[in-house]
This record gives sequence, C-alpha cells and structure tokens, in this order.
Amino acid sequence: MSVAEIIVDVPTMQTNRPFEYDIPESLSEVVVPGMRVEVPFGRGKRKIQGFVMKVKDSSDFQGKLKPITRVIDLKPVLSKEMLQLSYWLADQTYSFQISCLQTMLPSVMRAKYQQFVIPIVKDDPEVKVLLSNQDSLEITSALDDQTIRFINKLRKNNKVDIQYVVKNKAVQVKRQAVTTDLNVIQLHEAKSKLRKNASSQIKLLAFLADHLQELPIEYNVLEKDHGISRSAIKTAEKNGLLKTVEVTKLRKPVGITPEQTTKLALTSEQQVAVDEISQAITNEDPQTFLIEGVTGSGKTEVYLQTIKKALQQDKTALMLVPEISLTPQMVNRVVGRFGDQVAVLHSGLSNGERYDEWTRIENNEVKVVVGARSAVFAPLNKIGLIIIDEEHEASYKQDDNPRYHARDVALWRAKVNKCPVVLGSATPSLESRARAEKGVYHLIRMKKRINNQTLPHVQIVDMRDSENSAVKGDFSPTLQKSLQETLDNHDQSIVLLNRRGYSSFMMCRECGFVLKCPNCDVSLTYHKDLRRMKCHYCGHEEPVPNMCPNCHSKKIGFYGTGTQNIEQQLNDLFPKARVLRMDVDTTRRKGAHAKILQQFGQHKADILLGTQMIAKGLDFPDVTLVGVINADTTLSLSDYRASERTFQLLTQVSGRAGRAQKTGHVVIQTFNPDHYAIKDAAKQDYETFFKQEMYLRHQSNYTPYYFTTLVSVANQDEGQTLKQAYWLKKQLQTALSKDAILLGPSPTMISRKQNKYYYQIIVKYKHEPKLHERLLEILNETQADAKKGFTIAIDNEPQHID
Ligand SMILES: Nc1ncnc2c1ncn2[C@@H]1O[C@H](COP(=O)(O)OP(=O)(O)OP(=O)(O)O)[C@@H](O)[C@H]1O
Ligand SMILES: [Zn+2]
Ligand SMILES: [Zn+2]
Repeated sequence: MSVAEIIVDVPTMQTNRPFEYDIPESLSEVVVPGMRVEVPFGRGKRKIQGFVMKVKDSSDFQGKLKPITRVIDLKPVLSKEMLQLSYWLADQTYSFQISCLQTMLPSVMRAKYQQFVIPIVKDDPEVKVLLSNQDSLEITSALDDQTIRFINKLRKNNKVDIQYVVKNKAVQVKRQAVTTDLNVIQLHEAKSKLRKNASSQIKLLAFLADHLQELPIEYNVLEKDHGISRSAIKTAEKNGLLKTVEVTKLRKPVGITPEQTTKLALTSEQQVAVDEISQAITNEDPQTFLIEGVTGSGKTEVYLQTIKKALQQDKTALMLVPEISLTPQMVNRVVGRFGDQVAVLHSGLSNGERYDEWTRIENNEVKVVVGARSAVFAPLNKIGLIIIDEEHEASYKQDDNPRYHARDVALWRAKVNKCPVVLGSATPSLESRARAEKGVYHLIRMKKRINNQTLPHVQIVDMRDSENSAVKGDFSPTLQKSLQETLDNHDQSIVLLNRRGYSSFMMCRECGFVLKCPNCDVSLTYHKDLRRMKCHYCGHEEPVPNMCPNCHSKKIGFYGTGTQNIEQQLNDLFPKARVLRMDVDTTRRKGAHAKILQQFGQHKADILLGTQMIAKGLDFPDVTLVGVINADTTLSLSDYRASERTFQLLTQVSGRAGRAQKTGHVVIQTFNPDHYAIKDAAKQDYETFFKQEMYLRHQSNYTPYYFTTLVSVANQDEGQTLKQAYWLKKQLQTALSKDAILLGPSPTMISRKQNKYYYQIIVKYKHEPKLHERLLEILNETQADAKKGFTIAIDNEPQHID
C-alpha cells in the first residue's frame, strides 16, 4: 500500500496540515511529490485539489483512507526544494500552506487551463497508439487510470511531454512554415523542368533541396534571411512542390535582441567585489554580501561578472530587481551579456508569456533568471548566485498573503543551494546595513564612481526664503536658471515631483467637495483615459460627474499627481523644451513606461518629468541636471521609515545626474533645509545618515533594534472591530514578557476599506519566544470569527505602518 500526504485546497486553519490519502494501485507509479491531485474532501461528494507533499509506504491512521480520485498534473509542478520552502514560508508569514504553494506557481497554472500530451518521438508505435493519429491528446478527467499510467510511462521514456494551455488563449504562437514531401532528386528534377526565367522558383527549389533537414522553415525566415518571397512560395505550393504547415514557436518576451556585450575592465573596487563573491561561489559558501556602492559606481558590472562565474561552474543565477527597474535598459544589460540563456519574468508579460518563460526555466533551457519579486520562486536548479539589486526597495515585500519578503526567501534558497546572496544598493535598508555592522552580512563598499567621476554637486533651495516664496509657480529662480543652462548646453534634465500616493482625485473648486468611494474611506481616483472615477481598494467605479454633487457648481477640478500642472509650468517657462511626463496616467498602458524611457534615452526629449518611478536605476549619460520640486512630502508620512524613505529617494534621484563624462548638478527644493535626511542626501553621505537614523531608531525602539509585528483586524461594524482588537491585545499580552511594547489598537490611516473598518496593534519586541506560537493559536481560535466577517492579518516586519 502507498500513501500520499496532501495539502488540500481548503484555506482554513484546520486544514493547514497534510492529510493522508490512499494511492490506488492503478496510480501507484504515477503519484509523486510536487504533483497536484484531486481528492474527495469532507463528508459529501466534494472533490478538491491538493498538492502531494510526500509519498510513503504506510499510515498510522487506523481507519480506511480515502483514495486519490485522479491526478491533475502528470509531472510534478513543484520541486522538492519548493515543497520544503512552503513549510517555512507558511510558518514565517502566518499564511496557509496552500496559498504558499500556489504563490510559487505561475498564475496560468492557478487559473483555467487545459493540459495536452504532445509527442516528442512522433513515429513511436506506442505514441501513435496513445494519440490515435492526432497531433495531441487533451488530458481530461475522462481519461482512465490505465491511460494516465500509459502516458506517464511514455513521459518517463521521453517520448511525450505535457503542455499547459491557458483556456481560450493559445500559449503558443502559431507561425506559417514551408515543408515538402519531395526528396532531393525530385526537387532537382522539378527545378530542371522550370523555365529559365522563373528565377525565384528556381531559387526556392534549390534552397529547399539544400535545406531538407531543416524543414519546416518559417515563411518569415525565408523572406527575411533568404530573400524568398511569399508569392514564390504560393506559386510552388499551387504546383504541388511544397506545402504550408503551422509550427508553434515559443514567444520571446524580450522584443529586441540587444547587442552582445563583453566584460569591461574592472575598477579596483569592482575587482575586490567580484573576487570576494567569486570565492564564495566556488566555495559554495551561503554567505550574504551587502554591496554599499554609491550611485554610478558600477554595481551592475559586478553582478554580470559574478553571474558569469556561476555559469562557468555549471551553475545558474537568479537576479531580482524592483518591478519599476525592469526596463529595457536593465534587461538589455543582462541579455546583452548572456543572450538566450536568460529568462525574464515581470508583470508586463501576459500569462502565456510568463508560462513560456517559466517552462524554459523548468526545462533547464536557461541559466539566468531576471525578474521582480515573485521571480524568487523561479524553478532554477543548482543556483550558484542570487542577486538582489536595490535591496532597500519596499516592493520586495508582498502586501498580501502570503506577506513574504523576497530577501528572506532568497536567503532561505541560498542556504539550500549552498550559494552566496548579493544585496546591492547605494542606500541600503537600515536593517541590512545594521546586519553588516554586526558581521552577519559581509560589507563591500564601493565609494567611487566609474571614471572617477565626482558625485553631483547638490544645492539645497530653501523654499521659505522670500525670493522663492514670491515666485508664482513651483520653480525657484535657482532651478529655473539651472534648467535654462542645461537646455542651452543641449544636455538633459530630470525633474522629480515627490508624491505621497499615486492617484489623482476630483474636487469642487466652489465648495471643496471631494468625490469619495461609498464603500471605503478614500477619494476616488480619476482615470482620464476612461473618463471614469475608480476606487483602487474595492473596484467601485462611476462616471466623472459634470457638476458638483454637493453644490451643483460646474467648477470641478482634478488634483493629484500634479505632474500635469508641473508639465504646463515647464512648457510656459521653456516653450522650446521637449518634455516627457511619466506618472500613473502616462504609464497605464502596457509597455508605455519602457517606451518613455527609451525615447528619453535616445535624447528625443530635454526634460523627463515624473513621480517616484523615475528616481532609480536610470543610467543616461546626457543627464546633467536633477531637480526635486518638493523634497518634503515623504518626510511628513506618519511611518517611522519616513526619513529613511526620503533619504533614499533624494540620494537615488540625485544619483541620476553626471554619470558619464559630464559633471552632474542637483537642485533640491525644500521647506526643511536643515533636516538630516535632506542634508545627508545632498552630500550622498549614507554612512552619516545611517548613524543618525540608527540613533533615533534606538531612542524610539524601532527596527533594527526591535522586531515589529503588525496585527490588524477588520469588520463591517466599527464597534465590533474595536472590541475584537482589544481582545486581541489582551491575548497578546498574556504571551509577552514585560520587555515587549504593545501599541494600539488604533485605526489605520485609511480606516475604512470595502465597507470594513480597520484597527491595528503594533508589537515591538526583542526576544519573545512565545509570540510566534501564540499568534498561530490566535489565528486558529479566531477561525470561527471569520464567518462573522472578521479578518485578522498578521504582518511580520511590515514595510509600511499607517
Ligand atoms: N569597469 C567599468 N568601466 C567602464 N564603465 C563602466 C565600468 N563599470 C560600469 N561602467 C559603466 O558605468 C555606468 C554606471 O554603472 P551602473 O549603472 O552599474 O551603476 P550602479 O552602481 O548600478 O548605480 P545606481 O545605484 O545609481 O544604479 C554604466 O553606464 C556602466 O556601463
Ligand atoms: Zn461643490
Ligand atoms: Zn472603495
């Protein structure tokens, strides 16, 4: 008898452990860990999905185990490493294991899809029997176990493969291609019968005769690479000399193939970094490096050369970058060096494209994966190096369940794969820098820019000065002058409008009325392109009102990103300047973000104006000026990371200026010219900022001196929410020592979302061995409350507190 341990797709606390099922004799060879199966669950006839975690010979269970009904996947979709990771992840993030397992798969495999058996060895008699002369066989629940076993056997012998196809959406692009039933002699005979002046036909047949082994060849290839026209193909087809077939081709998300690059001669600082990391790769030493390298110090080249090192040792490499930095520029740098060996995963891909990339990784067709947060789950084998660029970015933490931080997952995978992790940033997170201070991470500093270029000269403009407060718009005389000079020199400028949120809202200019969501405590976002008002929390939408619902005035204004307004001011001040604007409105369309950057990179504009999304990673040699309109906005956040975020933002954006031959200049406009975050950013002085900020965190008992856990509760009834929150606090108190600090309950900044009220409790602690257990118990005990509409969320080390 064999038994499978299965995590079932019933996300409740009671089912958050494996259940045992009998593997029927007929499926005994088929069921393996990492595969999804269908099993009966509960008393009724309900069938649900589950992941096979383990297969064993016997069970301690006394009664009769229910059998697995059928297999959903014919090959494992998750490796042993991933299964192992799911235990840890569920525990760390207080989430259901089933959600963790599902998070690791590309969304295609979570959504609706079809599965097909496709032949590898077409002429094999057994394959022919299985497919009964069809091109493929769909795997449905109607197939009996015997057939499933048969498929499995052929798959193991590499005679067939299994492919997933998204419902109603072909995963593969079909292309027209040419093939022929004629052999070489027949082709030459046919050719000799042609008239002498039928040159294109002669050429085509000669070509086919020479390339018989390579058929079918795509129309496109014949046209582009060999100058054979479509009409020539059609004529030959009419005469029965060739035929057209459809071939499938995997989509390649990287549109343009970038030019091949080779390694650069390293600076001495880069060399030190490359040597140390290479050593760890060779020694299979799972240590973590923190590269603290000023903007423009050439961290990317260090990444590329260490990746190369891993590949030379027959290993693979994983590189994470923030979603917003997944621009053609970054992708091209990696693809330019490693070509076809690279898979790219980002949110701009369609589900099908994402699946294609995932398959290439899974089939060991690629050696390097570049991607945003969720790429940390890429099914790479034998990882030799993991890189996390811009490691301070908050977007590496997922906002929703499972609330994982990609850095933690990377460290876990590094241990299992015995490989180093490289965290890189010009402005490391305080946590990482503090760990380096303690010797947990190995610190590598790169203090110089490439070409010994100086860091940009930064000017702080005090907006409280009479000269500046007198100007009408948002541009101080100093910034105006600098912009004019940059235009005169034919150089480029970047102008940052520091924004808190990213949305624009509607307000009545007569009475001040703001259109809000009926379900949430937020203003509705104005979508200019769709002419609609939308709520980003609950999805509520309505048309743009043409008069104020409150006072019926027609004077309705749209406020928010403010970038449009700033753009207007730029146009008025510098009528000849070409301005590109980058904000939520101009980047909503797929690929728009990349396109704007490409245009700017080709110097088709003089000024790039944008929100936070233009602050990082950009490397344009002609940018000599960076202007920051309002440095203070992020400072006023209630979050204890407000100073850190402001320092990071200003340092990063300043770092865009003067990266190549020309010296850079930065103008920062602020109402807090004496704030240390602004002063240190102006000097690009991370170390001084770090010391000051550490001192303040120590004073107020925050990260990295204390661990932080955020517990929040939500319900439709505000009174009930508050009651539950106080109950939670009491529960926590019983598990905590007197050294722990409990804050709250307090309403969150947006206190109502989707008609639910939110209250939060913050736990700050150093060493509370009972806390983790107690939180899990609380989740368990409050399960029944979920039915009454209570939601309890636990966020370990939250990135935002509001
Ligand atoms: N050894 C080298 N020789 C010549 N040029 C180099 C060398 N290393 C890097 N560069 C160039 O220097 C520029 C800056 O490098 P890179 O973009 O990697 O900086 P960075 O450290 O990532 O900075 P940031 O944190 O601001 O993104 C790039 O244009 C890169 O091609
Ligand atoms: Zn009004
Ligand atoms: Zn809403």
